[in-house]
Amino acid sequence: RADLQSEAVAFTANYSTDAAEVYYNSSLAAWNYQTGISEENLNAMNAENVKSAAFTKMYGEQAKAEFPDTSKLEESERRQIDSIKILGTANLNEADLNQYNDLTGGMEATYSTATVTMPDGRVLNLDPDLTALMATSRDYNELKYAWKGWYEAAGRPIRDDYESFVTLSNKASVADGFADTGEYWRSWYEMNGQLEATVDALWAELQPLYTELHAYVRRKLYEKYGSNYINLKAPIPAHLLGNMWAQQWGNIYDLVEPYSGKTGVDATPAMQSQGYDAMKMFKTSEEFFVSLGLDKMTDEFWANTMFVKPTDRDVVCHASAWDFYNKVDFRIKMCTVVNMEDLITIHHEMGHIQYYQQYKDQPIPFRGGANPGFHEAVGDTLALSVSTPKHLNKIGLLDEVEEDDEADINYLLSQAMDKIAFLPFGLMIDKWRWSVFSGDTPKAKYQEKWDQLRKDLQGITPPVERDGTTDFDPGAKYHVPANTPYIRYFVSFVVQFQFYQSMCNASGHQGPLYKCDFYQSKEAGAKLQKMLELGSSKPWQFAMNEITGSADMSTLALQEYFSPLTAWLKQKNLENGDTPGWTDMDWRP
Ligand SMILES: C[C@H](NC(=O)O)C(=O)O
Ligand SMILES: [Zn+2]
Repeated sequence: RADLQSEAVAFTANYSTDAAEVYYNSSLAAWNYQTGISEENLNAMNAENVKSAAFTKMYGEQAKAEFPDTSKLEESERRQIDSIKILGTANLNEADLNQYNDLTGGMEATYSTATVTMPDGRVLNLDPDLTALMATSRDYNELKYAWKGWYEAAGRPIRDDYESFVTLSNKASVADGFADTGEYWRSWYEMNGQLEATVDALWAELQPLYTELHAYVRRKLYEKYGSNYINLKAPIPAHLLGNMWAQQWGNIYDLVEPYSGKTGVDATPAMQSQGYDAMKMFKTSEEFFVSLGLDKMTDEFWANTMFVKPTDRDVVCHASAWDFYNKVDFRIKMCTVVNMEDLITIHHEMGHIQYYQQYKDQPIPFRGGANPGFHEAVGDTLALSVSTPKHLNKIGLLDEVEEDDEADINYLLSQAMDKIAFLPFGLMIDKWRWSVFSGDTPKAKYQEKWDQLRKDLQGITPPVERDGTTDFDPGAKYHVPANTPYIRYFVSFVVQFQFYQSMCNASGHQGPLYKCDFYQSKEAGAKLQKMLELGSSKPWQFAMNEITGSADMSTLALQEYFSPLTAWLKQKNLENGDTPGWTDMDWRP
């Protein structure tokens, strides 16, 4: 009926106009809190959140009253109105919403200000102190002390708050017609309840490669730390992988390097010797995007971004990218350190900014990723090209490139230490959280469920005994107190190889996939841009088809990328007499 359609067009146009201003104000208040943690800024943020909740509720209820049945509307208005009908925490009454905001703001502050006092009296924060210690220390006991200290300082204090948060979050999701918040979060993937089955199937295809990598790294750690601390048939102690959460293992590449004496794969020394600073790192990343024909950063970006950790106040250091919904104000918040890990992170965050810019003319409900995993994949896709020895050499961050199989294995292993190592971790955070939101995992089992997933999926075991009545290790991983969903990263780590493969093909790349550098390829840029500008205006399967020619998530590109390494790892583990996997489940270091 044309009149209903024209009403819907007017309604959604008004929504986008009004929402832009409301979202700008609430984003700015959240930015002010995260870049200046204080009671005053928390209250200001919560006050703005109450206003945006009132706005969301007003439009949501109007949408439900005026468009009870959207099935007859054209796709754009149908999708927008279906989205406007979801109120989220705006379903909560003022008392519950204030409690919810205090809980989430408080948990984020606890995480961002937690410190560990070392035996020598040093008081270490997470960023940059403990991050650097976990990356560079090779002292078993120093690592264990820092690991134990962090999990106690960041996780334990929020165990009770998290339970209260879950109750309120579920209350809001149930009001929207979902079983719980986990079901709400999974609905963003528009897979008719099949998201978990789909990621489980993707993991089943990749688990063999992970298990081979795990066995090879375990052998190298055995050679380093000895049989008192490493059991070749058991899970690996969690504090030895170069990362506070053992989520990515690139920082211990030096312990596992297959062939020494080859050109390095780490640009950090060159960056430091060439006097790189945060600004130079950001400009290097922007230049790559522009070389593809994509947008440069706006003036507001350079004026408002937080590049480094301030010295005069507490901030949320975990890197993030922000859209202020006015088509020009986009920002990154990051406590940048001059090293290759942060250069890659800058590409990751700038990928978010590029996506914001490419869909800035979409109506507000469509200013999001085709699915949240797509948003996480943009920057990483470009970083796959930037990381190649060929590219690093081209921009002067690697002295020479050796074209031989051994150097290639070194490179692929260093990539696997970040990309393959991550997969079970990317899966398990929301496996844990979905089970908490559904009620399958009550507070008494928070820690037990976490430890079981860490052991079964990652083959990782805590270095010290856990106490299920006080420990709350999930709370010591940013995305849990910050309430940021996580399956998006698992999805990203699969689809980024599909995007990379498509852009490499578009750039005319010949030869092994992992050698592809599509730097300056306008064809590759155009391929990506056609997907980015859609935002969430179409189901992600449509966007996937735009960029890859097929509508499905697939591990084939990732498996092709790593295929030389897969064979090498199998051969190496055979030579070492190591059986991939971990059967001594009850072993403890
Ligand atoms: C992989 C994920 N990235 C991010 O938060 O941007 C993390 O750091 O845990
Ligand atoms: Zn991200």
